[in-house]
Amino acid sequence: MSEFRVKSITKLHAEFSVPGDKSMSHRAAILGGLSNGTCTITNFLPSEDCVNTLNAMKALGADHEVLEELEGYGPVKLRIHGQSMQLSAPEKPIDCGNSGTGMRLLAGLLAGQPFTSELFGDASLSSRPMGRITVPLGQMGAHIETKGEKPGCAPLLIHPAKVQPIDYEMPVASAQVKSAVLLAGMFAEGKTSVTQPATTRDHTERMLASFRVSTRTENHVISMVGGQMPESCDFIVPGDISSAAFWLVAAAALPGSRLVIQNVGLNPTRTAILNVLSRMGAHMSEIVHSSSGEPIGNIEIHGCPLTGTTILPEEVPNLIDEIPVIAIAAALAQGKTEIRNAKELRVKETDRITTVVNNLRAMGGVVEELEDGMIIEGGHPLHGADLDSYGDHRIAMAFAIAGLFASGETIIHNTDCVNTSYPGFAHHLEAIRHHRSEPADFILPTISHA
Ligand SMILES: O=C(O)C1=C[C@@H](OP(=O)(O)O)[C@@H](O)[C@H](O)C1
Ligand SMILES: C=C(OP(=O)(O)O)C(=O)O
Repeated sequence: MSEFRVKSITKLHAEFSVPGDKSMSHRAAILGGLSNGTCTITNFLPSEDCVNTLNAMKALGADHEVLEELEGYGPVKLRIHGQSMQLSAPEKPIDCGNSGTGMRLLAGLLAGQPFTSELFGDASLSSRPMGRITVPLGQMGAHIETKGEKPGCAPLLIHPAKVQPIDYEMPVASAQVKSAVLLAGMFAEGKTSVTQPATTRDHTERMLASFRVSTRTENHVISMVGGQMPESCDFIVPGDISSAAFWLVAAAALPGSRLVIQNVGLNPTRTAILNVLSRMGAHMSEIVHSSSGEPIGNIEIHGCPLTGTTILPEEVPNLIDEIPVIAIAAALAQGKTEIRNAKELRVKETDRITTVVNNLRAMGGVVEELEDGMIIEGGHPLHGADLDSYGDHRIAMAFAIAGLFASGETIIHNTDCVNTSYPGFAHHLEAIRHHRSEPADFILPTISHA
């Protein structure tokens, strides 16, 4: 099992891009496979999570050809053969690995199929709540059994069913739940609508539009008429801002640094971290250079002394995956940072409130654990420590960033999990570390997909 060994850096001058967006790669595989023709997906994220979804679509009849591959990981460019909404029964249970997004979106897709299917995942995924999708999908007429040892958890056994449209008011602000209901709604006759308690990432709606499936968003209600055939199209996946977040925090917290992240997704439902880092004192500019479908651009950030901030309730869904690394920025800032309304963190790959608090305290950070978040008293010097990722990719990467600012050596054990979202992270981390004392700018090797 691999580990990261990290020491502090004094300089960060870099320009690079991060791998493709995870949320969009899942959706491109699913909608491409449902479409009425062939779709080329460029800059697909070759992570375990997304490769599992791609293989799931293959098991349902939508095969693909790999056009370019990141060796040892998976495809970065592929051609998927859409099945015009006519999927076939999988021969065996489908492995969703570690991915909540994969399992919940596929459950929505499979809810209204005329065949039986089963979705399973690893130990972490098998302990995450699935009632949030089985309840609305059940109201649509789906028959889904949760067969896990823990009630309401995977494996999911999905029986053949015909689904009806629904007007669903989501109790949690979750893009996965919204997307599961919309994907099921594609197979229902009539109008399905989902009301969200707060704005969540809108990649499903945007990607449906790229495939010429019209949806309507009014305030917090997203509606769609079922039965529309997705028209095949090609899709270029921008870099993942949730992966960029690790380097943005490293640069923000290091006065004198300059970092440019190129070709990253700048969808406003994902960029709350930029607002937070600006409020904390980082100097930043974004240039959007393409905005068809999904805005893509460059972020330039300059490090400055940071001060604590309060994360606003409406920001939480738009930076939920970035909170572990925002907690590191908070520990490095002067003053207090309050993170509340983030109870959802407790049902991610780990309970991310507890895992962040434990690891931060082990490094000398001062943090109070709340039921729905944490209060971090920044400015206490961090020291190296022996840490566990608990098998959670975001925890492994967030604490690698903390190690760049700690005295002594920080060892993070159990880091293979980073491959669920950021293949090549270790390579980027090494490049940052080895150039730490070089005066000139350098080009961080990108994970080239060209
Ligand atoms: O829809 C998506 O692609 C995602 C939605 C979020 O989860 P929730 O929908 O549970 O908030 C996020 O944490 C996850 O990494 C990806
Ligand atoms: C929570 C995450 O993903 P998922 O829900 O897809 O497992 C994540 O990537 O941080």
